[in-house]
Amino acid sequence: MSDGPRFPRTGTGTGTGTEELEHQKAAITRLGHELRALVEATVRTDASPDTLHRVADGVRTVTGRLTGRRRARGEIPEVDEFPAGPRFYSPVTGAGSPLAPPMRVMAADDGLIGECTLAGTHEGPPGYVHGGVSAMLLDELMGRACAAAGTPGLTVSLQMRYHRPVLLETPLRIIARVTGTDGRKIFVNGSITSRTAAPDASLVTAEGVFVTPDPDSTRALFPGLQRVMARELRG
Ligand SMILES: CCCCCCCCCCCCCCCC(=O)SCCNC(=O)CCNC(=O)[C@H](O)C(C)(C)COP(=O)(O)OP(=O)(O)OC[C@H]1O[C@@H](n2cnc3c(N)ncnc32)[C@H](O)[C@@H]1OP(=O)(O)O
Repeated sequence: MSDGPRFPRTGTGTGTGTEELEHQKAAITRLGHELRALVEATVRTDASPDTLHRVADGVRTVTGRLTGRRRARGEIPEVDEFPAGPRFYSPVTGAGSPLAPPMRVMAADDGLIGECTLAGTHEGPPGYVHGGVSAMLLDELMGRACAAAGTPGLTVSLQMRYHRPVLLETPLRIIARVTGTDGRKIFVNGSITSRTAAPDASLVTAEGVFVTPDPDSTRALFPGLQRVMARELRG
């Protein structure tokens, strides 16, 4: 195993009351769901220019209702469990993100499994998933697999192989597994398969190297982490 630093699971503390936090999570999840429906409807609609203008006016009004206090860059939301657990605004897994499929993440015997179904929002070639989106799913799950193994790290190399196009509107399974470590380096494999058609045939595979930043770099890169740790200790 790595001789690099190891990190505890975070985010279970209660700077805000637990019940309040649960209400917040439910509201974030609900808004994320509605926004994803809006984005999907937007990229699939053939509505008239008049309708599109009216909708744009409505969206602008609604956006105005969310522009109060903003989180600062790097500030970790209280609802998050960083680095190993759910992050509500992740563009891959975030229940609150309009960009996220969102991918559900589950523990497996030797790594993590992700599941999601992609649609028009994530289209590349007509009818198929954008290659960059496949890379994003794998990068996220492979990064989460590092953290789940107790060795969180940042991607320094991600080698993608696209064997077959990934169909939209098809349930997908994403797998990530740590295969070894060397000092602060973590080696990870990943794949995407269809859960319904030929589930044993990999559509996309990836090999990644992740690196755990040393403690000084970690402090410099993630100042918000200190506050999360302090929150944990208080909780
Ligand atoms: C609590 C802590 C937080 C940690 C984090 C948690 C994040 C949990 C989020 C989860 C969700 C996931 C999300 C998806 C994952 C992203 O998307 S991460 C974002 C994309 N990646 C980045 O932005 C990383 C940018 N790179 C960097 O900042 C720096 O390279 C790093 C990662 C801080 C490492 O810098 P460094 O400590 O100076 O590393 P350095 O000494 O140069 O290299 C260390 C070792 O790695 C090797 N190496 C470096 N680059 C490469 C390469 N490209 N190929 C092969 N080997 C390489 C070096 O050769 C060296 O090996 P040894 O000589 O030790 O054998």
